[in-house]
Amino acid sequence: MQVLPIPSGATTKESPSLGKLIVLTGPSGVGKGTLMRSLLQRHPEFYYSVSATTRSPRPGETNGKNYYFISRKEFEQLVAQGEFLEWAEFAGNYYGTPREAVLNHIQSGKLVVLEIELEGARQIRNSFPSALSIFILPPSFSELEKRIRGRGQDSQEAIARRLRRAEEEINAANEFDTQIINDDFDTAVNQIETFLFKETTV
Ligand SMILES: Nc1ncnc2c1ncn2[C@@H]1O[C@H](COP(=O)(O)OP(=O)(O)OP(=O)(O)O)[C@@H](O)[C@H]1O
Ligand SMILES: Nc1nc2c(ncn2[C@@H]2O[C@H](COP(=O)(O)O)[C@@H](O)[C@H]2O)c(=O)[nH]1
Repeated sequence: MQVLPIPSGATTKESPSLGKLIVLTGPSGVGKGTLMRSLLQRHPEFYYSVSATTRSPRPGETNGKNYYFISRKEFEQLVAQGEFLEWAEFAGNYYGTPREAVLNHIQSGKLVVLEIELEGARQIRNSFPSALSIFILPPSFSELEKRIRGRGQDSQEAIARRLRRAEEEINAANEFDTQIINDDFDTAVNQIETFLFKETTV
């Protein structure tokens, strides 16, 4: 994975005083987005950070809801302006978390949730030591492959790239505060919720 130089502002330690930053990470296809949607249904008071990406929209995805879909040139300009809290290149596309909206919501006392890949999660761990991080694991690698293929929204080439990257990501699971296996879906949602309630006052 290629990572462009991070502007100095992005590496500055940030210290949220009121709200809390939560990072959900794990390999592509493990079910992070599906878990996140379920969590947000149970907790509409949480703020979900909509990322920017240079990936093309999948059928049904909406600009501003699923992602801000922008060009590589626009993305690189935003990087240069220090507009991202973290960002990375994943499977041939850029992804980044808009800094200002996240900081504003933390300042206003919200529990802010990011759903991001490994490199970005590592950047947040460095810049936001107080963030809570959850690594979602698949029950097995073959089940992960089944889920990515079953989603039916990526090209064969994109699926192969994501699976190659998944092994490296899974090996990093212990870097994060907790690891949850997304086997039975409801059990996994409950485990995320239990972790959050234990670690926060929300
Ligand atoms: N516990 C589960 N059991 C079986 N299938 C699941 C489970 N959780 C999610 N899935 C399915 O796995 C597929 C991938 O889920 P999802 O898109 O949420 O993954 P993701 O981790 O967000 O992927 P990406 O990081 O690429 O966005 C979806 O079809 C989803 O319905
Ligand atoms: N580092 C970041 N990773 C992000 C961000 N938004 C999403 N992601 C992760 O990218 C992969 C691929 O997503 P997909 O929607 O193309 O399947 C996945 O792991 C997402 O969690 C972000 O802002 N920063």
